[in-house]
Amino acid sequence: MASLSSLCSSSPSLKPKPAASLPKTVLNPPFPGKPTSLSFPIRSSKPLDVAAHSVAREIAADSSKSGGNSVPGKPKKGLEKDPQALWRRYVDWLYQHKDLGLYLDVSRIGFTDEFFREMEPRFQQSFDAMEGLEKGAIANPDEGRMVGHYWLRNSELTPTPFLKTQIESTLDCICTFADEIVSGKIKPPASEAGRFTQIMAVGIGGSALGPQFVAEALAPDNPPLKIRFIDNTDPAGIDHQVAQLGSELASTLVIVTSKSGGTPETRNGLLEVQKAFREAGLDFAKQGVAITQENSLLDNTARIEGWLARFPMFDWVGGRTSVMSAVGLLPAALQGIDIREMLTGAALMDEATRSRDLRNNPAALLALCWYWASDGVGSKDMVVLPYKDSLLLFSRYLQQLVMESIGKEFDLDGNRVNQGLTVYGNKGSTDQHASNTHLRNSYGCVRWKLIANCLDFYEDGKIDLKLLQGTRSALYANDRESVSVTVQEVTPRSVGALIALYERAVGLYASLVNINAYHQPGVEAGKKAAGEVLALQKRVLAVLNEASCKDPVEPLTLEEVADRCHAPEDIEMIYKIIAHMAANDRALIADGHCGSPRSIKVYLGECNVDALY
Ligand SMILES: O=P(O)(O)OC[C@H]1O[C@H](O)[C@H](O)[C@@H](O)[C@@H]1O
Repeated sequence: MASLSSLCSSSPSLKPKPAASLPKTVLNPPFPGKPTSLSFPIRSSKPLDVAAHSVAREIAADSSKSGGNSVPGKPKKGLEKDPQALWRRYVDWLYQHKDLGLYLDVSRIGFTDEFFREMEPRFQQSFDAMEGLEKGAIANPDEGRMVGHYWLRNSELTPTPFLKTQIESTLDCICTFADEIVSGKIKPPASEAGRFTQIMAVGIGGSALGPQFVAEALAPDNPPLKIRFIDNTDPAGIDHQVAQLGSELASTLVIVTSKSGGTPETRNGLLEVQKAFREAGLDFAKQGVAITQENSLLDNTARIEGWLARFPMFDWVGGRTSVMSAVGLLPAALQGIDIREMLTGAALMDEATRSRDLRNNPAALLALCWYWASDGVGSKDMVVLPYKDSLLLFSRYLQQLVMESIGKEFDLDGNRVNQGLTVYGNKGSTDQHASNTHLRNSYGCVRWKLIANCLDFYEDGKIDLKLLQGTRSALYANDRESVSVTVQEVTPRSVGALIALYERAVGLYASLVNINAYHQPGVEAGKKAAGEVLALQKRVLAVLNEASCKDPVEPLTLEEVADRCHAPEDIEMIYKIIAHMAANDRALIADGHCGSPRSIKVYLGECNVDALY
């Protein structure tokens, strides 16, 4: 078994995948007739507006009461419809990143010049905050940690030489390990294939969504190792994944990813997979890889059981921004995706989004549009419509990145703000035939208007421009604002850039609305609630055990169980716990049946005398 430290001392050897083996998407220039050079007026930075954040909060509070539309300078009128004026707006505002071949069109968002001027100084504050974050400030005060995903793609930025070495040596280890797995130097012990052919990735949330998006977007048609995911605790779903592997379980590399190393869903997935290995007579440890924080439960398990390899997750990288750490890079490299290109794309975008010139910073422009269109309080939804099949999972990826980062009850000063941006979307064309009627016509309620965030991807005439532009025009005609992001090719570089673009937009937007983008109190509440259910389950078991040890056995009604647990207010949860135990043959129903809670009388199949005292 290669230990964390020995793994991280090896040198890079993964050769970049030749461009020819990447998905081929050679494209036409996306904007026919687009001027070759655009002049963006250079604006001098205004002095910092110290009151800006509190103004924003007042606006946000008012806006949430009134249903929005009280952003500074935002007129209560329809969008510009004159074609000539729209063309000028398009040309004036079109952002282009030449090296990345990426375009951002914000012309179909109706912000005014006045709004832009008023927001500019506030953006300067957000840029300051971002600069501090990149220099190693404790940007997540709740968890007392730095936020360093930007360092992953440019290790020169790390605040200490130790972190730089950590990043570089881990990247080297990933490349070396992937190379040795792909080449067959590291072999599965009991497979006739003579090399690993499959990856089973076990993880959830940020430990699954990034790798899933990258695999869908970039894996070649015939990757050296094919990947599948276990990202739920559904036993049937896990069985299905294992069954589909069949005899290839013997040549499956199991990558278990969990930053905390203690997430129950991931732990359940691991236990189920280990069981499948035992039943097939295979030694799991020889095929298991852990990606987790050092000394976590998962890390200790992997170390003690002698797994094939362990890779670190860093404290200063959050789950939802971890795709450029070992979490996303290891599975990507094993699928033959050029991970150094992904990092380059992200680094180029990071550089562009450090610009303090708001007009020339694509992430700031995105954040500006989100703020304008949703009144700075998330009064509208964000619909992500990718017109490339390979980007199908981008909306799912962005759901976590945006909603977990922005959806917050309190701001940084402890004021209740109930912030959030709702993200959904499938594929552009599919949505055209499914949800777009709603998007175009319905307000649902005042807070359910639309931001269509169209990701248009043109591919050598293969995508029908009429449909894409038709959606944009139809939405606009009905006063639905949209942003269009265009990349010329879906490559590791452009995917890295897209991820970096949205990461920065989220950070800047969060700073504008004065919230912590890097913690997840909602999830903590969920984990706490899960812990409380577990504690209640123990009490229910103790009460049922006591009644079941009596002679004769005393079946109890749900009310009796709740009373004896001193938890009458939790009777519904007690019913669900008992129904679950009955479904798993741990509790026996004496009277009634689970579908009629009032009729139930229940006892345990076995009395555990030892547990009585
Ligand atoms: O990587 P893990 O520690 O297993 O966490 C998995 C997920 O857990 C929670 O849901 C967090 O809110 C996510 O941000 C995280 O990605």
